[in-house]
Amino acid sequence: MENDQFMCPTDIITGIVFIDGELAMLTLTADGELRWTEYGLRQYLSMKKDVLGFIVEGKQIRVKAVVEKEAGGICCGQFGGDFVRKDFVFEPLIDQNGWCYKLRQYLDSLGRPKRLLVFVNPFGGKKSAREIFVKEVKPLFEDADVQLEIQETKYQLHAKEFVKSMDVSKYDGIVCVSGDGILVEVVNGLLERADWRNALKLPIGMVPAGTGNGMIKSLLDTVGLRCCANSATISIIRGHKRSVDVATIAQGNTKFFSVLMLAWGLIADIDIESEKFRWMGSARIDFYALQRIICLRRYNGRILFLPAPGFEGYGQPASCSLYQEPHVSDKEVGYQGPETKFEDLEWREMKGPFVTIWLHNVPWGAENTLTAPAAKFSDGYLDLIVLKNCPKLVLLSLMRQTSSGTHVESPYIVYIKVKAFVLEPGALVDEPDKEGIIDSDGEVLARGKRTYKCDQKALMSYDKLQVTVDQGLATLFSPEY
Ligand SMILES: Nc1ncnc2c1ncn2[C@@H]1O[C@H](COP(=O)(O)OP(=O)(O)OP(=O)(O)O)[C@@H](O)[C@H]1O
Repeated sequence: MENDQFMCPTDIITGIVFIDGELAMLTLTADGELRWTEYGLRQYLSMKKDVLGFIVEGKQIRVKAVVEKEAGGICCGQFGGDFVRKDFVFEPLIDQNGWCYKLRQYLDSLGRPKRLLVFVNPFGGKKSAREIFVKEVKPLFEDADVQLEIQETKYQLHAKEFVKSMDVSKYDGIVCVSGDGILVEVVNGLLERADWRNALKLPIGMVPAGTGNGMIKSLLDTVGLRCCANSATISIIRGHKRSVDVATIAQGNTKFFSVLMLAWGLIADIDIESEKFRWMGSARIDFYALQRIICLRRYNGRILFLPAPGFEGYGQPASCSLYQEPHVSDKEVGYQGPETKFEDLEWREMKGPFVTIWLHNVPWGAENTLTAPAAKFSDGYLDLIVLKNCPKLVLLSLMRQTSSGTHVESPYIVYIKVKAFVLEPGALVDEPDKEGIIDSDGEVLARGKRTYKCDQKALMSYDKLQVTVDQGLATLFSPEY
């Protein structure tokens, strides 16, 4: 090769090229850097971090890249983000094919996804998922030469139905341009498949386009990125993954698989009942929270938990029997929950009245709510937050503190990690014929007597339910951490 005299033995390819009409030496190094000198300045692009893909335009090669914005830049609402697209164009004097081959070979070696199933929920959040997809997400995937199969969700549970029967071998991953609701449908759909073990290896990526974007906020915030479509899509393209715990919420044989949270009491009431004020936009949550705090409800009931190491001193000793583990046989279709042998362990209990109970898998419950600052994606534990009673003014300030996560430092709050959890929900202290709502991952799991929309059927009844965790069961596309 005629450029051998310039090549370091470890370089992948090097050659003289035109850049902006000027001759320059360009090198793809073994550690994945495209290096050149332009106007006397050394320049480089990292194949792993910056380069999405490339295309051939006549004699030129256009490298599609993104570069990180200066820290402290402005993020313009849902558009904008941590990265800006930047093309780098060069024209090899010879051996264009050699350059294409080596660039392709390097990109292929990174194990990035090439075929993705994309759910777009036009209904979630501010109903802008379609626009976010077209303006922000699709162009980046095109730059990275990722093949997309796009499915707009047409009705509730559409995404769940789709993944239950799809051919998993057709995709390298699933992307949800939505809120957390579609993610939860996808996880539940995959777990209900007979081949769930294999199906669950498919990484799931999130692009924030809903009201609650807690999972993608948790993933991006952990590495200091903003929660926006741009950063989320680039994380998916780069193809890094991380596992996440999956909680099985069971009531008899009825199961729901949760990746985010379970709430009962004040938080569930605010989440679900504030729907009455949807016309107010996002202000509905603050408005209804104020209303609920002024007329504070306290619930009777009991919780039992198996504390994580270091949290054994909370609550009182108790004995607990979990639902019988289903006998795993060939006839069982789908995942049946973790195999647990918890009965003989040292359960603890707390008795009501309670203001609220929150059980969290990841730190952020929504983009502005750092519910469980110590939560880890795949530690095999859930973070339990218990509020039994507190003066209303303090409660108001605690609600405000959820945006920074400092509420968990309050003496009124018990914040611990648990391995398993049982909820025995009761009626309101002041109205014994009125019960509450249990909410998981934004969906109503159970509605008690005389609750909002109590005539609508829910998956479970307002009765004892148990929660167990399977460590790192699902896989998510994630920024590198
Ligand atoms: N075309 C549709 N019409 C009505 N509901 C839909 C449609 N597609 C999906 N859904 C439902 O929309 C719900 C919300 O989905 P998504 O995850 O996008 O947003 P979210 O942030 O969880 O909730 P929100 O609706 O408050 O924005 C899910 O329960 C899903 O089943």
